[in-house]
Amino acid sequence: MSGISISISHPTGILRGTVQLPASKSESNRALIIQALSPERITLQNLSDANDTVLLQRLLHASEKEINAEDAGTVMRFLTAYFSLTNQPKVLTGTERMCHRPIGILVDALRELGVEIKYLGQEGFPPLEIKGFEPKFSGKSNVKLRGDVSSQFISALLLCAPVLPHGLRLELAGKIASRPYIEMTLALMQQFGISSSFIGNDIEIAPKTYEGGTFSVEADWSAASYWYSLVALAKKSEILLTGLKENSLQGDSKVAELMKDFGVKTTFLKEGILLTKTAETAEKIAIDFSDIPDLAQTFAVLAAAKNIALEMTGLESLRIKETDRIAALQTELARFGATLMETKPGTFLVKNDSVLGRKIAVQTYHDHRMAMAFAPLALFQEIQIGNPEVVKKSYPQFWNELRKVGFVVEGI
Ligand SMILES: O=C(O)C1=C[C@@H](OP(=O)(O)O)[C@@H](O)[C@H](O)C1
Ligand SMILES: C=C(OP(=O)(O)O)C(=O)O
Repeated sequence: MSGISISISHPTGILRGTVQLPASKSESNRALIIQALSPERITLQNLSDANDTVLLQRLLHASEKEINAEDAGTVMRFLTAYFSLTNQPKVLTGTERMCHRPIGILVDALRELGVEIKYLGQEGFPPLEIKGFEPKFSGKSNVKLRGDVSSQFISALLLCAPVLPHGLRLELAGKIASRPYIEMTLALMQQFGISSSFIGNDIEIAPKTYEGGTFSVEADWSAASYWYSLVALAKKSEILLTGLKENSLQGDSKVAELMKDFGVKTTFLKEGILLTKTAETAEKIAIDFSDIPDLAQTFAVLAAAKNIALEMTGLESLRIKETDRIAALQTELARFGATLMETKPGTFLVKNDSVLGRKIAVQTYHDHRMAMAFAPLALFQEIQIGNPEVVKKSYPQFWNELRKVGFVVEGI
């Protein structure tokens, strides 16, 4: 394995304790854009310490022309729309991987609105140069764009829509991927006085300034998923995750319901949620991940470890995330004797044939979720994880929180 790696093990396999989650990076990054667009005072409480959020906060106010969004998808997409529609000439770039993550659908929509923007490398991908903005529409701006590639293009446009002279109407073509993230965007805009309508495939926003106010960011449900997996795989376990609410803006809160079949019970308390291991697990489960793509790795690894035949659909966007997550899962699950096989176009089956026993080294491919999804396997045996610092993208304290519940984490 190249780069540094850590070794993780757990002497007893019994987990008990209280765990601190990071705040939601998705909520934080939307709130930061709204704050930057509002003429009134907005106070944000419990912003995430994730690199994706720290980075956005810095870049929003950077005076330099060149903006480096690193590996953060929301930062790249939200800032492209923000700098464009507030008429700030900038060059936007990112990591090598970011320059292979598509952005053409957003750029086309911005051009239709009147933004002059050009590709500095390959057509359809960062780096980009924003030259200026002269609104094209004399009435309500109307843009049609594909909804099946990334919801981040849509959220990016929506967040800036109230500052357009006549508002915005988006017509989404095709299937809508990651829909709860669009709903989260609209719900957060509503908190600051912006109403919208989302009927069928059409979203409309009237022009209006964002109102001031205070917003407190909830803990991150995607990060919570790794704790569900840990609870499901431990010999005995009871874990309190603080800062999560039953009525969440985050679509990944669906994990609470989905994990029942994997043997985890969720009890909602005032301070958060209590996870307890139960004996009730299903043998065969089918999950459509179109609404919850960030949970796919958690469930793939968990199903393999629990020997549950999991049928996974709705994985299209996984190929354009921090890495090609389908390829990465296939390679790394194979080290544990498990497979992720495409049984018919778009349907993948996780199966486990042997598993566990040997000391195994997992590679992470610059993807925080690869590191965190495989970490629970350390409950069975010592495992090594390559480039453990990847977790800083969304959950910088992940390894320390594992230590708090008895994991031995060496090398970092
Ligand atoms: O808007 C957001 O905060 C996000 C949207 C999703 O991306 P896609 O819409 O590209 O699936 C998700 O995977 C990502 O982690 C965060
Ligand atoms: C896909 C992710 O993030 P982004 O697209 O914002 O880089 C993620 O956090 O899993």
